[in-house]
Amino acid sequence: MSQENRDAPLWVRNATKTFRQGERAIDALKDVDLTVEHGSFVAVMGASGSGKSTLLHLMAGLTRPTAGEVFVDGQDLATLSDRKLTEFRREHIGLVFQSFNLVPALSAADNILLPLYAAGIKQPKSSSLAALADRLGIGDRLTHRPDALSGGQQQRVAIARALASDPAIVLADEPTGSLDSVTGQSICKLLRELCDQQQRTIIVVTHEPSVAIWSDRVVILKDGQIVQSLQTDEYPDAQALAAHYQEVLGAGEPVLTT
Ligand SMILES: Nc1ncnc2c1ncn2[C@@H]1O[C@H](COP(=O)(O)OP(=O)(O)OP(=O)(O)O)[C@@H](O)[C@H]1O
Repeated sequence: MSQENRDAPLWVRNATKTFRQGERAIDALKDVDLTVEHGSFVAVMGASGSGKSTLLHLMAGLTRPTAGEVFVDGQDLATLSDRKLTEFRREHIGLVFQSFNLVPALSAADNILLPLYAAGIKQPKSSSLAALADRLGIGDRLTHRPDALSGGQQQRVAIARALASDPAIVLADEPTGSLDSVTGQSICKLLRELCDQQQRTIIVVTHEPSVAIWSDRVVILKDGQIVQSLQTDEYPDAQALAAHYQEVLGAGEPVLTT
């Protein structure tokens, strides 16, 4: 495998993750290969239990593979101690979750700045916070606590928090899963803009074709394996993508290297 590939923002090779539950072994991922190029937007789709979150967690260094390699921004995650891995994640990866994961007692501004405080940066530039919040459409919501914000606003705060350390890579697990479809689409548009205008590399786990259609490429997981990688520009709309997705889920497709 060439060094060039390993230097991609995300490079996963032969990744297997097996969970043990008593006597039982569950192969959440089996021999997964995935390369994500700089500044691209990839959606990971698949039925419930197909391994989407496990793959995202591997790429985020939140869990380690049972076998295989994960390189992020050219760094082999296996060589990092847990402490170094946390530091590395803080600098390189922004994480966004379905349930926002905001701290209820803190204002939006403090929620956004939390990763910087955790990294020991005591006095982040207020001008950069204001610019980031304005960019995400929450400039006038910074003093509000999460319970005074709509779901869409809370997710924007969570995305701002993910971007606070200016990471090159944003990993989002079902970022629209708790939102109505109109709000969800506005979050997708925002992620698309972060990719197009700021060249961030974005990975979104979703089971919704209406979310995946915003990406450049969709990889479909089935039983822990990538069974399809497709370019979204080959599909006129989310409905066409949904029809193809259903076909793939229903059929036994060959395993691909992506
Ligand atoms: N910590 C764990 N311990 C045991 N099994 C696990 C663990 N985490 C995930 N699994 C199992 O691994 C498989 C893949 O789970 P994963 O959460 O990655 O799927 P998913 O595609 O994200 O599903 P969903 O769409 O429902 O969130 C499932 O069978 C799940 O039960």
